[in-house]
Amino acid sequence: MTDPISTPVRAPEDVPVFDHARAEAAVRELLVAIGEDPDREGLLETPARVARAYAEVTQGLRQSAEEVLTTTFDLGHEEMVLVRDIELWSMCEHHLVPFTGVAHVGYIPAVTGKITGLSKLARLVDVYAKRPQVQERLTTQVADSLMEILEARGVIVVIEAEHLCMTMRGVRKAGARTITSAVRGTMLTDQATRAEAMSLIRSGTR
Ligand SMILES: Nc1nc2c(ncn2[C@@H]2O[C@H](COP(=O)(O)OP(=O)(O)OP(=O)(O)O)[C@@H](O)[C@H]2O)c(=O)[nH]1
Ligand SMILES: [Zn+2]
Repeated sequence: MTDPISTPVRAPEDVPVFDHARAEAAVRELLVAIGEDPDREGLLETPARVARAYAEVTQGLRQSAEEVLTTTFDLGHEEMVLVRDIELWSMCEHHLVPFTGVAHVGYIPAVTGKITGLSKLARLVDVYAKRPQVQERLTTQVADSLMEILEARGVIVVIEAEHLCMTMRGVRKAGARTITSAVRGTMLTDQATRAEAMSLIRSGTR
């Protein structure tokens, strides 16, 4: 079975709709399950609020990488473009609690020099972050969509994140950071380019 989340091209009729009424009913049910009274004053608006919050933090499910990478320029720039420290907030698909950190996204444009706006790299991270995720899949989806849509010659994506499911509960190891990377194309085959990217990511230029 193909994973619908990793399929970048979707027809509009395939884009899931956020069902507010259903989400509200589910939150109300959860409040009952934990022994709360959903009809007490402080909780009356909570199902609607939580539904709105979930619509926001899962909005990537209703967006596609193609939508955000539509703005491209042919600048003839064929060298590496790298944006470091893109803040990200995602949701662990196992526990539905946040994981948060930064993404570093770099690519070597196509020989035509087709590049995208810098903000679009951050938007692309959000498309895949704002949905139930695992960090590994988030990392590969960002890398693969840049290879595919921008026809980049090489891509590197490194994500460093802290998972609240490991800090607020469970093993409770605050500060443990998970680092994942996805390296594609010439970033994989050209060791010097990859080393340059890694040193930019590690040290920064500030
Ligand atoms: N590989 C990977 N694992 C993740 C990610 N987010 C959460 N997990 C892990 O998913 C696992 C789920 O393990 P389970 O044993 O099914 O669930 P659990 O009993 O709640 O596990 P604990 O968290 O160890 O209490 C845990 O080890 C989590 O740390 C992620 O992005 N990638
Ligand atoms: Zn988790």
